[in-house]
Amino acid sequence: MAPPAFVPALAVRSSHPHVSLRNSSSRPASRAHAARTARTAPRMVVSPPKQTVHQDTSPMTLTRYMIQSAMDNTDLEHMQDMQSLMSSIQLACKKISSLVQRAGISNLTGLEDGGGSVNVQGEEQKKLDVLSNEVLKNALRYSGKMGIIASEEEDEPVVVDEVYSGNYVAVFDPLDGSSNIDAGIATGTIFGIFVQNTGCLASDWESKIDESELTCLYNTMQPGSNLVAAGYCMYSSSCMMVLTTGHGVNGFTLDPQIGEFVLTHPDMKIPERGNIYSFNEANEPAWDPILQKYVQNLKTGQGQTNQRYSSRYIGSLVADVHRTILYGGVFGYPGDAKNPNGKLRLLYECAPMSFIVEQAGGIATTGKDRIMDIIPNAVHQRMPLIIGSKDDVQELVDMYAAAEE
Ligand SMILES: O=P(O)(O)OC[C@H]1O[C@](O)(COP(=O)(O)O)[C@@H](O)[C@@H]1O
Repeated sequence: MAPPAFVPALAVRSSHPHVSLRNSSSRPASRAHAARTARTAPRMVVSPPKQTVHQDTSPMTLTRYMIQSAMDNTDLEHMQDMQSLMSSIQLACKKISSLVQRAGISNLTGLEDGGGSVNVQGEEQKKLDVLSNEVLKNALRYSGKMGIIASEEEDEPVVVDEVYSGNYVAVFDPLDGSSNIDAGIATGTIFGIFVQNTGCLASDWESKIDESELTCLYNTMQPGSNLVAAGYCMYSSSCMMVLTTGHGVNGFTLDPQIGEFVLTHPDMKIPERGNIYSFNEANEPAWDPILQKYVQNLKTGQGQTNQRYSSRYIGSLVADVHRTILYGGVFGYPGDAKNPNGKLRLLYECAPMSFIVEQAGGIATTGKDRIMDIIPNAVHQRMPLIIGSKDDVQELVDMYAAAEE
């Protein structure tokens, strides 16, 4: 039955619960009326959407990806070993990710021993620096593939005990950007894998250290170009593992629902040119004039693109380079008058990140030399790093070269 034509409010008692009588002054009536309506009104039943949500029944997890890579590339040396190595490394990163996420809840923020614990580089160790180091060290030890492990948090390279020993060398920074950890800002784990060398070191070492130390050091001090795999795991709004075994770069996101890294960024390629520069500009006054000019050009649009660049700096190498790979541009931690070799460590920060960025089509340099060609002369040696989009980094390299002519 159609609602009656509009007649003065009070006279009508409509049988349609949704017809509201405006300006009705009979308050008690309307409250009782409302109650009745509610009791009789048909209940709002939200029916589930007809179409079923697509459930990916065979996600390309990192584990599956490594198995498939090993099966598809039997000719590729090391792929079998990389498969089991990556299962150990991803387990460690999942564990570190949960420790980082719960740091505030489980009293894991702050300094180890209240600031009393300092690593060989004189840096105060965070509780999570020490814990992440143990987690990754153990995961690598029990992979049965490692012969030697070198970490930012270990004074010297560590020889893995006989029982578990293998033929690979792992170099890593267990928790990069840990100065940001207490503020919940992005941090990461960086790792690189070498094969143990069979050759021998230059003679002058012999007099200084014993045989096992000699072998240990020799196997650790390898140029980035010897890396057989490298990757980083970023702990941020999402947890991402980015990896190369020398055949391109792939990104995997940790799916908390299944606790697995799932392939989300296949075949990552860094844009040839970006519009973001990322440096700690507080150090700018101590930079060399070429670099000062280069960054000034990017700021003012007087560079090769005549475009003004924007600035981003998180202060975590992993996060700043990850953004640079996705969006393009340039990240740098250069040497300066204060720290001629900058701050970042060649073996377990610069070299692995350079392998990844080169595999994604970018460039990694000191400004003058290719990072991947440099043979370390110490485990914790620092090296200036300029890394990012090919054209952006080449622009600076050309400026240095021109200044030398
Ligand atoms: O605070 P600064 O001098 O800009 O240095 C930031 C850089 O230092 C680092 O935090 C060094 O790494 P660690 O935290 O592993 O020591 C990088 O992640 C980052 O790029």
